[in-house]
Amino acid sequence: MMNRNWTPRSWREKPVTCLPDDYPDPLALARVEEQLSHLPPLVFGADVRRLTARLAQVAEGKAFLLQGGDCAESFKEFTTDNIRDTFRLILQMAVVLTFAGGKPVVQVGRIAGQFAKPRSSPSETRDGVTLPSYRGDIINGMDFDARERTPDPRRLLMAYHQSSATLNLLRAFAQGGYTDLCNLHRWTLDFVASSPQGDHYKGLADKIFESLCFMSALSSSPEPHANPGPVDLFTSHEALLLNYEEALTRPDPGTGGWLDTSAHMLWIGERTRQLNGGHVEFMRGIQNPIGLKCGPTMEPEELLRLMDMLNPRGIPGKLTLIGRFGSDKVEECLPRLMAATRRDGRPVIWSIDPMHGNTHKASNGYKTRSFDRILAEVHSFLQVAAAEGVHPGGLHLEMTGQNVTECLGGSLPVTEDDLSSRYHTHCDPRLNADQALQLAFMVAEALQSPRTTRARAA
Ligand SMILES: O=C[C@H](O)[C@H](O)COP(=O)(O)O
Ligand SMILES: C=C(OP(=O)(O)O)C(=O)O
Repeated sequence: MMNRNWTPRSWREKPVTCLPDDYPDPLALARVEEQLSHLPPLVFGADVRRLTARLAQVAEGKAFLLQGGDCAESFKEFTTDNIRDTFRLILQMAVVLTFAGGKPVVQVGRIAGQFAKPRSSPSETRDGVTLPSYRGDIINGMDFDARERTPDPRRLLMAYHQSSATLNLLRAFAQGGYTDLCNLHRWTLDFVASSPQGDHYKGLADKIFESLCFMSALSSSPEPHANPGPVDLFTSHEALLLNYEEALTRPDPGTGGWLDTSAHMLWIGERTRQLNGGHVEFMRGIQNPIGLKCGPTMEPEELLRLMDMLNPRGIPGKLTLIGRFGSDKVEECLPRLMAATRRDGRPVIWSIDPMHGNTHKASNGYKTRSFDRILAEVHSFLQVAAAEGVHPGGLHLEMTGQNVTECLGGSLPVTEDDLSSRYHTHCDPRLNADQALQLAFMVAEALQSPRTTRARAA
């Protein structure tokens, strides 16, 4: 289905925010865009349509969305281990959530394209020297030097090739041994055994393990704990650098519409969701399922107008609303937005990003997030959803399979003094594997509690 007055380039006629306007050689950028537009798609229409269908189940309350991964992928930390560990973490969390919630979990990584970051300030000053802010490896480099911080169009090609190699690896993992659920859950049991609060989760973890082994015993395969088959792991990123997104947007022969082939799912960030802006313009024309970040300034009327632009006909699974208010604001802001979408009646998924409203500076200067506030926002989300009779459809997390020390707290608590030891993020603090698994167990418990069962049944 074609959108009237829309082309992959029509965003260029609208005001845009958070895009670099300081490429020294705009012609070089145009040449790279041209080159990208001839490269093969990274994802395919059939897979995007399968994701939309699975998200439609989430919108109906029959499944749960787990979307998570890096804050910002980087060229430097592009390793097999990093990708494998993130993949494994998503799967481990999905197993816990599936068994607790009794619903399938749709797994979507912030991976294979999450390279561009919207920044609060276009510039950064250190010791009296001011340079452009780091905007993500697809735009400029992180080192504080003038050459690195200058946008370089060749980075778009590097991001494309890294995304392609990442997808190649993810597809191999998804087909192969990493989907052995019993093995996967053994790692989760290791987490439970080593966690000081492990006793608390042991009952649930043991129950999951027993069920997995029972299923495995029922399988006709002669191998114990057989691979249950390929898993679906979809990719997503913020559609921020529209030059890149436009170049990868292609006609979809399956439907006659346009597909952004850079990822299965794309989202619009909190800083770029202006109704009349270039990002909303671009996103209204593509067929991929899309996310929309909803922060504390979002008003119900504005949200409904964005829904009119982004999913006017209410295609189920098309639109995921990702709340990111902060633990201190969610109870004030979310109910009126949920009430508005419930009254409107078009299907949407409500998901929660408990990371972006809960960032603060530690006393030693590190940008961090407290695990307690992250948990508190998730709990409030579940409670508000229950009170509004809305399915609490998903979680959106910045996390890594690595043992980083970027967020404070957790079961093996990270303190302010620990932050400097393994603070590797290129932009925002991520949950480490232990913190992310702990969160999955806590959400699992909450999904089983009577206070949230009303919304789960919705
Ligand atoms: O990930 C989100 C944003 O890019 C990030 O929070 C902005 O960070 P800043 O406020 O340090 O620019
Ligand atoms: C920038 C992000 O979030 P937000 O737009 O919600 O600030 C993000 O998810 O990377």
